[in-house]
Amino acid sequence: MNIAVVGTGYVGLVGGTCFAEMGNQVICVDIDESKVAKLQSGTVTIYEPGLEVYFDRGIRENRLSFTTDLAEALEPADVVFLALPTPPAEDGSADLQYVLGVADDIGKLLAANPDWGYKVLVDKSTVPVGTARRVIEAVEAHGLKAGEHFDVVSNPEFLREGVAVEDFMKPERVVIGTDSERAGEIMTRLYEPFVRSGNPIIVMDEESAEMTKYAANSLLATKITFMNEIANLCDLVGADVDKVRRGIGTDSRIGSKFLYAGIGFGGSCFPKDVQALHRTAREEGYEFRMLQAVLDVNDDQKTVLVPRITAALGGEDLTGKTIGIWGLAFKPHTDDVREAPAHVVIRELVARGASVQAFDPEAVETTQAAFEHTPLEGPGSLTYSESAYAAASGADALVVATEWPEFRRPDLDRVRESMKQPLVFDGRNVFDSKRMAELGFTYSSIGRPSYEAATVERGATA
Ligand SMILES: NC(=O)C1=CN([C@@H]2O[C@H](COP(=O)(O)OP(=O)(O)OC[C@H]3O[C@@H](n4cnc5c(N)ncnc54)[C@H](O)[C@@H]3O)[C@@H](O)[C@H]2O)C=CC1
Ligand SMILES: O=C(O)[C@H]1O[C@H](OP(=O)(O)OP(=O)(O)OC[C@H]2O[C@@H](n3ccc(=O)[nH]c3=O)[C@H](O)[C@@H]2O)[C@H](O)[C@@H](O)[C@@H]1O
Repeated sequence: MNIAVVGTGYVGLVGGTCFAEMGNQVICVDIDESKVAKLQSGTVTIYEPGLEVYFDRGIRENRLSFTTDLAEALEPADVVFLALPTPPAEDGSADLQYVLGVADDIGKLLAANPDWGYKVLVDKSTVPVGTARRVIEAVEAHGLKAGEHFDVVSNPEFLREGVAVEDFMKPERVVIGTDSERAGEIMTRLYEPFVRSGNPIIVMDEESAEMTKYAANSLLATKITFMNEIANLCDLVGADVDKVRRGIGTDSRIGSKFLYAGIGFGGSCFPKDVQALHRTAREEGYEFRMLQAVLDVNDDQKTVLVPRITAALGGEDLTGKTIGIWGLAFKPHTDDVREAPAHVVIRELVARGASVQAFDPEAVETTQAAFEHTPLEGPGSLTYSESAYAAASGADALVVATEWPEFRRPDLDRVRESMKQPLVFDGRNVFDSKRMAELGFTYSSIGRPSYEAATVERGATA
């Protein structure tokens, strides 16, 4: 099938590359000229495990190409994916300017070129209920007719960053929102090879498909937030959230996934999508109270370690204190730092005068760009370390903010010996509490008992 993908970010680039891997002919379009130049020269512009192999193959075998020219991609396409940003507007609603702007451009091009034939236009971006209708209107404004010249399908994407290729190639389900039989059939044909293991393609109306995406992300964000509140309570009553997680996760009605407490969820989607759904409800005169609570709790959760750090280091003023940070990305296996809890922690520490030294295996460049865009404020400073060990070296305290695998089994004796004080604040519960105390650390995590470093002398080998 001939496919156009408009927008080559995380979703567009992964989706376009995977469609090409499945034998389709794919042209990806982006307005960012430097991004397109890089992609054309064979450089993958995001860090996403497994993407490069398919990307290289797609280019080598001429199934995957990139352009800044929408017309070039649109002309041969049977299906046109809109994988455009839908960032939060000031009031929290999803900003549809990119999606509707491109819909308008497509309408213009299709009206001027009637010989290009019927196209299926697909909303791949996460968009509020009613957007498919607005896309239809934007295209029809150019004298075209839905059902005849084009159809619009809502096809929300459920991939997770870090495992995006795997998620795209083997989705647990594909949701196709359309009332058009013709468009539904084309979409089903396109996705059949991706669900050969028997996972369902669920066809429904556009509005339900749009709502499905927000409901999924909001429920997952709620699940995490619920566990974070349980963890906060565990801290107060002396219970261990890891044990509670295992205790409840074995109940198939609850499920064992997404029950990991930590310093809050981040990323480009959960925060904005929960906010947007809350906004949609409000526009309908309905106050979705649970969603507001999820947002509020999550905001607080990101800084839950800060008072513990200041208490351990002698007060609010952290001038002269060095703090190591392990992890900058909002989750492991990505360079994405949008809404990353690590960034919030760093802002708080720098505001209090700390010298922060941070390490992340993939997210230093994206962090530098984020702090260039919105600079850190305060008397402290941020420097980047070459390795996890370097970030811990000379530190008065170490904060684990992202659970990259390499942080799970480091040489902890080496870490302790290099630190000024053996203080570890683990925002992702990667270490065993008792073991850390045995190794000579004073260790604090989320919802699990804390132990003073008592049993091992500093500098001794455990
Ligand atoms: N990042 C993720 O893991 C997921 C994102 N989504 C949704 O997918 C949508 C896209 O998200 P991301 O890929 O993360 O965004 P992104 O910001 O990484 O990429 C968007 C791309 O669109 C390009 N663009 C903007 N205006 C354009 C125009 N007029 N013509 C052509 N290209 C244009 C930008 O230059 C950028 O490369 C959002 O609605 C998001 O909520 C859904 C599931 C997963
Ligand atoms: O709409 C989207 O963009 C995507 O949002 C999430 O994917 P993603 O944001 O890439 O990452 P997740 O693995 O869901 O993690 C999100 C955040 O929740 C946190 N999290 C996750 C799981 C958990 O148990 N605890 C927890 O704190 C992670 O650290 C991270 O900060 C969803 O999982 C995807 O299905 C969806 O497509």
